[in-house]
Amino acid sequence: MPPKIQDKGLNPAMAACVLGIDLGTSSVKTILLQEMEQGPTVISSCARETRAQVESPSAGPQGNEQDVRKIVAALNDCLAGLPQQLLGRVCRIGVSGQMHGVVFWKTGQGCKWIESGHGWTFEPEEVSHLITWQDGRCSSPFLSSLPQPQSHLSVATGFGCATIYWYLKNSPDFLKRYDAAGTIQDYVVAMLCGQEKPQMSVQNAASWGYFNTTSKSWNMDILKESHFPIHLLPEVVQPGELAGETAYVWHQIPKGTEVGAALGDFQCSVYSCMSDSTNAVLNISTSAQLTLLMPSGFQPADSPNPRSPLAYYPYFNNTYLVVAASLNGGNVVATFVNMLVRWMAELGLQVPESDLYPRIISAALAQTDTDLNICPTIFGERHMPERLASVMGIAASDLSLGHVTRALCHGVVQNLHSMLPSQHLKEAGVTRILASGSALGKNEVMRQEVEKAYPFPVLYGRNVDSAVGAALAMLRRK
Ligand SMILES: Nc1ncnc2c1ncn2[C@@H]1O[C@H](COP(=O)(O)OP(=O)(O)O)[C@@H](O)[C@H]1O
Ligand SMILES: O=C(CO)[C@@H](O)[C@H](O)[C@H](O)[C@H](O)COP(=O)(O)O
Repeated sequence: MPPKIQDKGLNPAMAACVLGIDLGTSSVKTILLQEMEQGPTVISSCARETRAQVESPSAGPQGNEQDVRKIVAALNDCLAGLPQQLLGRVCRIGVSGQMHGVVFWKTGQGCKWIESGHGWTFEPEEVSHLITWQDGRCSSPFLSSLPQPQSHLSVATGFGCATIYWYLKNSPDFLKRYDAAGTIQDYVVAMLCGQEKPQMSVQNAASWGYFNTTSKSWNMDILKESHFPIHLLPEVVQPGELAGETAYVWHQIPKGTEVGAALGDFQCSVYSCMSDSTNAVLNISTSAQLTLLMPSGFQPADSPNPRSPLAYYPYFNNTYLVVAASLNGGNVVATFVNMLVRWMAELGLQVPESDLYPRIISAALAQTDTDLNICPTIFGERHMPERLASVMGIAASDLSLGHVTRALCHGVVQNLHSMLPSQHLKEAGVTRILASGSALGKNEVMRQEVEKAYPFPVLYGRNVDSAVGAALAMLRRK
C-alpha cells in the first residue's frame, strides 16, 4: 500500500522516522516518513526550487549544467523548513535524484562543514558543475565514435560515461582536476557520510552507460582499452544497500544516522506507489516517464536498440521496469513560460514566471480542444534526437494563448503515448495509472490530456513521490 499523507493535525509519538530526499532537475523535495498504525505515513514535507541552471563554459549552447552550490543550498533550505524536533528523530536517510548526470569532485575537498543558524551543514568546495541528463554536447557522430557498450542499454548524450568521454577528447585537463565522480545524489550521500570515494546503486550506474545490469559491473575491458579514466567510476552496490552513516550532526539529524546508497528518481517514484503489475506509473516533472514493472525473472536482451522508445532499467530485487523516458515533459511548458517572459521583457513588460503559469493554465482550461497540432520535442528524444519540435495546422482562429497552451500539453502527452501506447498497456494487463510530478500536480490541463489519452482511471499522488519512495526503501530495509 502507498504511504498515507498526514501533514496536519499530527501528534507523532516519539517514534523514529526516515528522511527522504529527492534531488530533482527543477526542485529538491524532502519528506519525513514514520511507521504508524495505519502504515508508513508522511508526517512532514518541504520542497524548494533549485534555480541552479548555469551557462556551460566548455560546451556552449549544447551544454546543460547546474550549479551544485545552488542544489545544496535548496537542500539545506528544505531541511531548515522541516520541523527541527522531528529531524532529531531521523534514524535513516534515503536519497534519490536526477539520473544520468555527472558531477566531479576532489576527494577530501568535496565540501566544507559549517555551523549555521540551523546547526551543521555542508557547502560544496572543489566540485564541478553538474552536467545533467539534458546536456546535448555529445553529437550523434561523437556518440558513434565511442566503443560499443556491452549492455542492453545504449549510450546517449547526457549519460555520465558519454560526458566523461567528451571531456577526455575535448578537455582532458578538466578531468585532471578531479579524482571522484557520481550523480548529484551520489555526491550528497558521499558528503553526508564523509566518504573518500562514492558508492553508486545499480539504478544510477545503469543510467551512466557502459554498465552491464546482468553482471552488475562496469564494462571495464572496453573502457580501459579506450583510455577511459576508470578511477572516476564509483563502486556499485545493490539498490537498498546502505552507503554509510552521517559523519557529522546535519541540521538536527544525529551523527551516525544510516544513509542509503542513492537511488534513481523514477524508480523511487514507482516504489512510492506501485502495488502490483496492473498499475502503470506516470511521472511528469521536468521530464516525463511512463513505466511498467516487468515480470520477475525478466532479463533484457544482450545488446541495445538505440531506435527503441522503450528502455529496461533495474528496479529493486533484481527486477526491471520498462520505461518510456521522454526528455520532453514539464520542461516544455517551462520553456514556453520562459519564452513568454523574455518576449514580454523585450516588449518592456516585467512579469514573473510564477504569475504566468496560472494564467496560461486557466486560458487552456477555457479552451477544451484545439486543431493546432504541436509536436513538442524541443529537446529531441534519445531514440530520435534529430526530430525536434514542429507545429502543424496553424489556423488564424487558433492562435490564442488557450489554443497554444492546450496544444502544448496535448503534444507532451501524445508524444509520451507514441512511445508507450494504451494498447501496449492493455496487453500488459494494466488497469490503472498512478500519476505524480509537479507538471501534473500543478497543471490541470496536463491532467485532462492524460485522462483523454489513456483509457484507464488515473490516480494522482503528490509532487514529492520520489522522496517518499527513497524513504520507503530505507524504512523497509531489514
Ligand atoms: N506554478 C506552476 N504551475 C504549473 N506548473 C508548474 C509550476 N511551477 C512548475 N511547474 C511545472 O513543474 C515542472 C517541474 O517539476 P518538479 O517536480 O519541480 O521537477 P523535478 O522533479 O524534475 O525537479 C516544470 O517543468 C513545470 O512544467
Ligand atoms: O531518463 C530517465 C530514465 O532513463 C529519467 O526517467 C530519469 O528518471 C531522470 O532522472 C529524469 O530524466 C530526471 O527526472 P526529473 O527531474 O525530470 O524528475
